[in-house]
Amino acid sequence: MPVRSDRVYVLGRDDADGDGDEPTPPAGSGPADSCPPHTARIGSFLARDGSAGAPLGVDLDRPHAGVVFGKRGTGKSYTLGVLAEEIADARGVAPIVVDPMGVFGGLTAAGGRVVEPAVRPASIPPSAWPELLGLDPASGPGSLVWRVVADAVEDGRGDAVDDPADEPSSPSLATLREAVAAADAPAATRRAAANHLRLASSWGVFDADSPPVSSLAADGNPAVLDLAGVPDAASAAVVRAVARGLYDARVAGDRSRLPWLLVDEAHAFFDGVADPALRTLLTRGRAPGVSLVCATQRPAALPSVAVSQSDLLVSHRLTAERDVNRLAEAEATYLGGDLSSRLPEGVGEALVVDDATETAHTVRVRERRTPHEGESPRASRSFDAT
Ligand SMILES: Nc1ncnc2c1ncn2[C@@H]1O[C@H](COP(=O)(O)OP(=O)(O)OP(=O)(O)O)[C@@H](O)[C@H]1O
Repeated sequence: MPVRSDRVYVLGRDDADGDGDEPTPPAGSGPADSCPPHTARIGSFLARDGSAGAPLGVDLDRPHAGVVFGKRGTGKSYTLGVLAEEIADARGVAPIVVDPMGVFGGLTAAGGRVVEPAVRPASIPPSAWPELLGLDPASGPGSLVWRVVADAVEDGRGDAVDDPADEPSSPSLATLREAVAAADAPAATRRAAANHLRLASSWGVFDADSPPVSSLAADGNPAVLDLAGVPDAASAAVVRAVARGLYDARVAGDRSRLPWLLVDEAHAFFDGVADPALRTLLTRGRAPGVSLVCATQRPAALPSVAVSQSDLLVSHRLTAERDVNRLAEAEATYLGGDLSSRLPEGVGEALVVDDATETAHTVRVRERRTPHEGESPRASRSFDAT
């Protein structure tokens, strides 16, 4: 078969080398002279001698689900940042980055915006509020919170603003606390419910007047949701609201650009209130055009569905057997053999699995164009290092 080292090989596209023929396996090296439209050019294939081979792209024309795996320091966040840069440059798509460690601020150099996470209380369904507040839904305070949120959201339904892209109005946490105080329930139950709602106010992520989720990155420039220092439960609430909000906005036709939700440290969000919304994107997100890419250093902590639904798999080095086993769940026969020995050693190097063409290749992710802020601190570079 001829070697087409001049072509960008596109992951996630049936016609992977974009020439209208059967896909050609990448090999060898050589300059790239063509990049099909709607392609994220994320790196190049790694030749056996360690040199850069044919350029590698990821399809941005259609929605996808993907995972980026790798143990600490192997380049996951960096790879997610490269993908965000490429999505920012492409037409018709928009990257929204969930940034739990505060390392994606450099995307402002690509026109991005670091967004203070703020979501409307009504974006969390009433049934999820007890769990969000750490209350048993069957307990007095848990069921009171559930009922109060349900009533307040129902009351606000009629207030939907004229703008069709807007979301229905939301009660504030103060309104919810007032409703709890006025509820027909024992004083101890009301007190416990109010205390939990007060705690949620202290997280600082709930704002009844926050802009609708559908407006995030609506212009195509990256939106970075900076969750560094935000409590886990609050971060989960933000991810749920954003994931579900993007899905609903596309279903309702309120967003023209196809959103790509890029979630770093994704394992943390499959264990709480964000889980159902992320699963919705994995299983049903592609129909309305929402892509989800989950990056994690702990693949074993992701549900199986994250791998089984992903048509783009990028794995940097993994060593723990349970993590390699999760990757093996891709059930790709072409992955066979000793998977851990196929994972490349070098930082920024990865094995990519392409479901569309049923192939797996070793690649090197390109360098970032914007600053990456995930550098580990080095004693030798500190001010007092003398
Ligand atoms: N493709 C690449 N090209 C050049 N340097 C890279 C590449 N990928 C990663 N690096 C370097 O490796 C460092 C670690 O990468 P990164 O922060 O993405 O690690 P990580 O796998 O996300 O680790 P952690 O789990 O600790 O966040 C980066 O700061 C960067 O210096």
